Amino acid sequence: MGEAVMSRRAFIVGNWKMNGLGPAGAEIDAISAGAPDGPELLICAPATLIHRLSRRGVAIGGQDCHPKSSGAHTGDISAEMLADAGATAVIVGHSERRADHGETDETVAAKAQAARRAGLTAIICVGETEVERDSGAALDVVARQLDGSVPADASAANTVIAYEPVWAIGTGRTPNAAQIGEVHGVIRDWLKARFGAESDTIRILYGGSMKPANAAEILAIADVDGGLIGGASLKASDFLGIAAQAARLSSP
Ligand SMILES: O=C[C@H](O)COP(=O)(O)O
Repeated sequence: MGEAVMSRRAFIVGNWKMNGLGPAGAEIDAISAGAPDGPELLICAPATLIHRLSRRGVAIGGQDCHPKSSGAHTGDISAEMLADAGATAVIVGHSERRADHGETDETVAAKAQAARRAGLTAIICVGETEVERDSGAALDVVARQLDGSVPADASAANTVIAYEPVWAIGTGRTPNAAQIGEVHGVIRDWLKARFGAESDTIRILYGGSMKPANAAEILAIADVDGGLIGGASLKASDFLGIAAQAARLSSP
């Protein structure tokens, strides 16, 4: 791959999913100690850890929020609660939420609106399944998800898009550079049409089996502005290995 310089500040986001108990604080401390200059780092931790992990030198985010700010919704957590606990961002519409909890694009858009209301950055996830990829529908699926999941009143300032092909999540498989570049290009064009010149500031993350070994190649692709990292975010050394690649590509 060429040594392209990333044009927006790289955003390297860990998604711990349903992993992490008290001792995970040591990983946050290690990330804080080893964070390279340049990229913005964020760890989206389980809700139970957000308060404990915030204010330790690494920004902490949530993994989901309810569209409403409060009310009779047993077991749910609002965007305001995440912010109150110390979160600065929240993932919405992750494919695991869409699949496990039947979340529709409309639900995802309502959650992204809630994030904005609470002053959080919304990391809105889109991505095709393997069947959709194999049938040639990937670009249409992603465009349709963007149409439905990015709220009409979204602001560029609180919006991040994550492209995560479902078939690449936790599988060790990744799309090739041309495939990633094609989808990110479509997302960039969609953002331009929706947000105009402001869209230049919106970061588009790639997620799905990103690791220190493949991060440099993926992060060098045009319109890849960072990563949404699952498994490799659980160990500080792996997460920092990816952040180091982003820092290298960010330096002119
Ligand atoms: O949110 C993160 C993604 O689902 C990627 O997970 P992974 O890096 O374990 O494939």
